[in-house]
Amino acid sequence: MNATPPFALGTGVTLGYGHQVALAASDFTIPAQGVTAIIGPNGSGKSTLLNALAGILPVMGGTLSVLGGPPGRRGVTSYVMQSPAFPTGTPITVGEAVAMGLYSDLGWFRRPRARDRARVQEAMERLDVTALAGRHLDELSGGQRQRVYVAQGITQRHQMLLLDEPLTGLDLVSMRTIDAIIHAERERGHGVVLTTHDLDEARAADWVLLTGGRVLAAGPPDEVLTREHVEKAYGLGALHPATTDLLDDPACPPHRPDSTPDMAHGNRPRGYGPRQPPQGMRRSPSRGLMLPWCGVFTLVR
Ligand SMILES: Nc1ncnc2c1ncn2[C@@H]1O[C@H](COP(=O)(O)OP(=O)(O)OP(=O)(O)O)[C@@H](O)[C@H]1O
Repeated sequence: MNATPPFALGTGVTLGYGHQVALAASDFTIPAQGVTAIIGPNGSGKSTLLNALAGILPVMGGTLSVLGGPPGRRGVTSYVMQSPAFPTGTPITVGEAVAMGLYSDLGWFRRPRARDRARVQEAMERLDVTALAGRHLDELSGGQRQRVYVAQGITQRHQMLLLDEPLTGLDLVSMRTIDAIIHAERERGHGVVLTTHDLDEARAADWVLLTGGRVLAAGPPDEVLTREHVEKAYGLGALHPATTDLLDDPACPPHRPDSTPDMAHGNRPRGYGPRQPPQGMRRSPSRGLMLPWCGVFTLVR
């Protein structure tokens, strides 16, 4: 058997802030390839888990290994955090923000070379923000900023892209643009771990973690997103009848072809590619420097 090591292996992982537990003792695996969706109610520990995977939040208990070592090692993860608010008067342009993704490689004082600048340029083109390069971040809409942050995320060297609610609040075009990046990362054999509130988005992933104060279930979407599990996470009767129909309907396969238009979800592509169990999975620290003025609260190592 091809035993590709997982991206993350958690045993009794407990996470929190101060003495307050946010994610109680949890066991889970996250594959190194494909798209993993973390879904759960507000305050259920999704972002907290991403923080720990990125190595910016130490575990309170249990063990969490990332690619066989401690979380937070340089070049392993690139983390695009949620940015609930943005400070005005931020003196940074789009081009500068994206180029900050190079700092993990270059450090603060080495000047970017031609190939580094090409990397930044390519990321800006892929996220369609080239025309915004000279604009200040605080002049952008929320969706434009989100594209800039993802451009910065893919500029930073990584094996796993961590995205906190990457599609929340985006229009169709921005959604498709970021969806395409997620597809492309997957095709390149990189992994993506994203958090979401969208059940369909979770169903389209290769692997799902369902949170509810701890990791309630982890595995392929059709094993995790069962009525029983979802009601456990969200509470009995919390589901809209249409949603429970979706969970129960065998004629509604988890994966739909990428090109299938979905009017109910703004025509954005569904499914991240052919569904296969991630390699090596069976069914069944250095801390970074946070740059809060960049809005993404970019983690530069
Ligand atoms: N910096 C912090 N300090 C103290 N408590 C925190 C902090 N960040 C999160 N928490 C708490 O940890 C718990 C889990 O929060 P977390 O942000 O991980 O939830 P979430 O599932 O990502 O929620 P949402 O869907 O609303 O983004 C919550 O009770 C929250 O109040």
